[in-house]
Amino acid sequence: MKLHLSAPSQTLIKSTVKITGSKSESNRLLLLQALFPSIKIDNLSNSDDAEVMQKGLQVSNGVVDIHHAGTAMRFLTAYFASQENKDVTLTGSKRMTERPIKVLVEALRILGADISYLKDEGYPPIAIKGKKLTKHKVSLPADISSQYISALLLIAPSLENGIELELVGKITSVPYIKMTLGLLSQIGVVSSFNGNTIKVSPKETVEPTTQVVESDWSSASYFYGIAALCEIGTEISLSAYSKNSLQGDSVLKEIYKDFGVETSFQGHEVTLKKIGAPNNSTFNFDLANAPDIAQTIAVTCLGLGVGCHMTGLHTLKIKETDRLEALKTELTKLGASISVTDKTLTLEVSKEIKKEIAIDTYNDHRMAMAFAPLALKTTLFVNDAEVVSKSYPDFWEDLKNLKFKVQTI
Ligand SMILES: O=C(O)C1=C[C@@H](OP(=O)(O)O)[C@@H](O)[C@H](O)C1
Ligand SMILES: C=C(OP(=O)(O)O)C(=O)O
Repeated sequence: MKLHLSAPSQTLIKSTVKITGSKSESNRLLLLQALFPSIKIDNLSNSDDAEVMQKGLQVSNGVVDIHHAGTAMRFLTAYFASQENKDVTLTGSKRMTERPIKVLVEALRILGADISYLKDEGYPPIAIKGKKLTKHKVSLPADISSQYISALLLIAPSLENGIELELVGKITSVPYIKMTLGLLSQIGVVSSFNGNTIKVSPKETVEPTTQVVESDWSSASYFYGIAALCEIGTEISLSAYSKNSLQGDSVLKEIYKDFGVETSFQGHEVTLKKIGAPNNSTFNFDLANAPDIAQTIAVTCLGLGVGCHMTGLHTLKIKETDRLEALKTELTKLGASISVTDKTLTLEVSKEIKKEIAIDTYNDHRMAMAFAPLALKTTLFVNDAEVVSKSYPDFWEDLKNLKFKVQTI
């Protein structure tokens, strides 16, 4: 599906959007629910990634295809490895077979798992014969993806001695690890995270509880992008959010202040208000703690005509696509001057944005959604726009409700 996007006739927007539950929280809670059926989940994400996770958890034998879902791939690897009597092949999209899983497989093998590679060493597809995991101490690199660590932490309460992880190297995407520990705590599991050591205690049962998933802050980023590019006075309210989020991407509240967007809370509604111009002409951001909002911020900067230098982007090359290369290619098409390394991105100040450019999305939901706010500054096409369903299936409908012109070509 190819879309043509243009701005609403009024670029002073007053609107409210209800956003689906966080996919990160949802996929963690789904796994915990499979281990502890007394857990009920409210405001579950309606994303493809949560759907494949739910389906995957129901399989005992045969092939599980998790498509593009990184969390489902990593979390289910740990889950199946620890479930006696389950025997599955875990696979995904072509891109998923290029996303590394060796660190997690090796850690699980040390705990006693039986996992083998069916194609390339270190990558899906993998065959998993579930076993009782008897060991509990493992040391693993922490600088490639936090999802390996979260996967181990999620199964930890079901292991007879819990888990003790020693994290080696600079820990990346730390808020996602803290989110995992936060959810474990909410269901009564005891853990500690001191320096580079994480310990989780075993737990046999969990008291009946309903866990409410906060809406997705990464999805909220696109509305921050829109608010930043709209007229002063624009107000977009999003629900359902809380001030004390487990999601690291809630750092958007601070980042977008610099772009003239103020955030306030009324109960579970968060309101983004455009109150002024950016407070600088170039910006520096370290996004090692919030890698998923890098694309949104880069596009916002182009739209505002400001420059930025982003660091901490070393995980972007192994996500749904190589996001650094994808950003470079697409922003260049729009007339930007941009350079990237393996872990940084620099966008120069540029005042003109080309019109009617077709943005390629590389099977990456965030490429489609990050560029959409730019319709406030130019007209553009988005190729393969259906990719948004990985995290936010209603995205284009919600954009139409803000009166953007979204036309299928
Ligand atoms: O644990 C999670 O839910 C996630 C962790 C992050 O991955 P990395 O730790 O690989 O950066 C993030 O990019 C991804 O979208 C979701
Ligand atoms: C990187 C992402 O997801 P995953 O790693 O779970 O595929 C994302 O949603 O931006």
